[in-house]
Amino acid sequence: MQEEEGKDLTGAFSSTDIAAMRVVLDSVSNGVTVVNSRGIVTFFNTAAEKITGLKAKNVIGQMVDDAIPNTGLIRVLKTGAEEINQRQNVGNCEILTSRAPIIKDNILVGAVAIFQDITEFNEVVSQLEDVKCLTSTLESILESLHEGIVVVDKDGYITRMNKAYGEFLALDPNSVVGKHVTEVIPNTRMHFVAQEGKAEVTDIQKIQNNTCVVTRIPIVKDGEVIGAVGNVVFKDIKELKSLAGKIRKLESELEYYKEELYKAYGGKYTFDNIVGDSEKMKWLRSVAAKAARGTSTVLILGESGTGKELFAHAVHNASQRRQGPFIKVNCAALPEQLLEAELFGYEEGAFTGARKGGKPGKFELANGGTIFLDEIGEMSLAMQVKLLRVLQERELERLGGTKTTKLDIRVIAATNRDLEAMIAENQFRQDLYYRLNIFILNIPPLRERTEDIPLLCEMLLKKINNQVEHWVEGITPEALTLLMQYNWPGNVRELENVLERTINLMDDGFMIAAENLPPMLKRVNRSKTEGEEGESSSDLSEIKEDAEKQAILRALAAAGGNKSKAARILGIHRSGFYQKMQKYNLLNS
Ligand SMILES: Nc1ncnc2c1ncn2[C@@H]1O[C@H](COP(=O)(O)OP(=O)(O)OP(=O)(O)O)[C@@H](O)[C@H]1O
Repeated sequence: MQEEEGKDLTGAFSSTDIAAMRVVLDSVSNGVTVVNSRGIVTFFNTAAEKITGLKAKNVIGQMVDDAIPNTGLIRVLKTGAEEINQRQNVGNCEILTSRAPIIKDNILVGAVAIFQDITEFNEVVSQLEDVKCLTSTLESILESLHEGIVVVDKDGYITRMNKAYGEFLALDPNSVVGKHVTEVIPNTRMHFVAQEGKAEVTDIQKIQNNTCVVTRIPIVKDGEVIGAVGNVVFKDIKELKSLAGKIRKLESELEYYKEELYKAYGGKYTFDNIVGDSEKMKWLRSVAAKAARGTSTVLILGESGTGKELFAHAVHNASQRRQGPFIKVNCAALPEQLLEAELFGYEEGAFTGARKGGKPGKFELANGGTIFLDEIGEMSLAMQVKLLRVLQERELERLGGTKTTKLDIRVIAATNRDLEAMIAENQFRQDLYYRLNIFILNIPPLRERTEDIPLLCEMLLKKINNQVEHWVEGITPEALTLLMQYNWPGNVRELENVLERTINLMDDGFMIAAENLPPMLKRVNRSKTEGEEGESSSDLSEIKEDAEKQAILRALAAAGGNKSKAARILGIHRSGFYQKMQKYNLLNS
């Protein structure tokens, strides 16, 4: 059958020729299908078998339409027209096929299809598309970089240079492609890197009088170095230096502001600054150090000038929050409304005169650190309620605000008032007192620890000598005795003021003698000596009180009746001064 059909096509050839042609057609990689004028398959080569998955023995002698799906050969027989490079799916593969009629003596005797599998080819085309896409993305990146980029092949020939590098070298980047890198970039090492495959990171290279920082990285493909890419990080090291300079300047500014902030808001004193060797002071320091370890509220009690603020600073500085802020609020210094705004802060428009943009309160400023509520006994009952709420809830809202701020603060409160007596008189809330009364530091007045006076005098003398222009050598034993006998209503602050005034009136190089001290100290002493000769101790306290009253009166006279000024002269706090005036019935005098 095959022979017979073959005759239709190949009548001009001998059977040997036909056999030879078959061998040839079987050895080509394109598939070949031949049909006779009736559409019966007469030839189906080996490649056609491979591409279609059909066997020649099953196909030959069959109607092509039945044997091979989607064939166009019947159409060619009908039209007699060629069909070139047609895409067609056969099974799982796509083929590219050309069909032609076979004409013999002007008679159509059959048709032939020659086809090839283009499935793999299609995959390659799509991969090529991906590569093209990636290449143009990389190209856009290279061109948009401010750094110079150069790429060389394995032998050091430039394959690519970006616009930035071209501008830097004053060259057209396209004109250098194909040149050896040594011809284009002075002092380059790109060709070595492309050869040796060792990266050179942040190397310094002199290019046209510019000292540049360059990085050279080998390009490796399948474990083999195929070139190198060079990157001029900064076109000129001067740029880098100026950037580094700017960073250094910013860093030092930051340090400065940090230090200033610490000075303004940090705790100034530590336990080392608290002078006193008396048993009472030693014990107090140890209790305070224990309080510092935790985060509990600390309540510091003691007369004015005993060192309450000093202890508050020391507790903060010995605590884990020492790096955080230390914010002091004097509760006696401000009227109620102002104190509220000061403590809790306010939002813009919270009240007439509220600052634009609002203002954080002291509680917010103290976040992460310590808030020191000095003179807490002077706080109004209404404010006490608000404070209690914040201490309980550990969060607050600014005045006129709606946002809640969580607080992470340690509270230290101090007062020279007798809070328990105030509670009894309904001037201080008991619940707030219980909130504050967790760690109590009760600082004794100086007159109850006179053994601290020599050490305090020594420390204060040094401090004052550094502040004033004089230099006083020390204190004579008689003067020290007088200082230890006085009852110090203004405590350490008063002692400091007395020494400062005394030193200011003395000449350089002398010791403070009894006669240099203010008369009130000597009067107490004289009275005491007289007392020792016959008077009872209750008389001594009367004498002390009298001396205190006299001192207040003298200070008021010196201050022209101005109580704040008089308090300053005596070295005691205004509120303490008021209490004393009340005690001696001087308020209405
Ligand atoms: N033990 C001490 N060692 C060294 N200095 C002290 C000591 N006690 C008090 N001072 C100094 O005395 C002055 C008053 O101390 P501080 O202000 O701490 O007292 P205070 O009890 O808080 O007074 P007030 O109740 O009037 O606010 C400060 O200059 C402080 O440095």
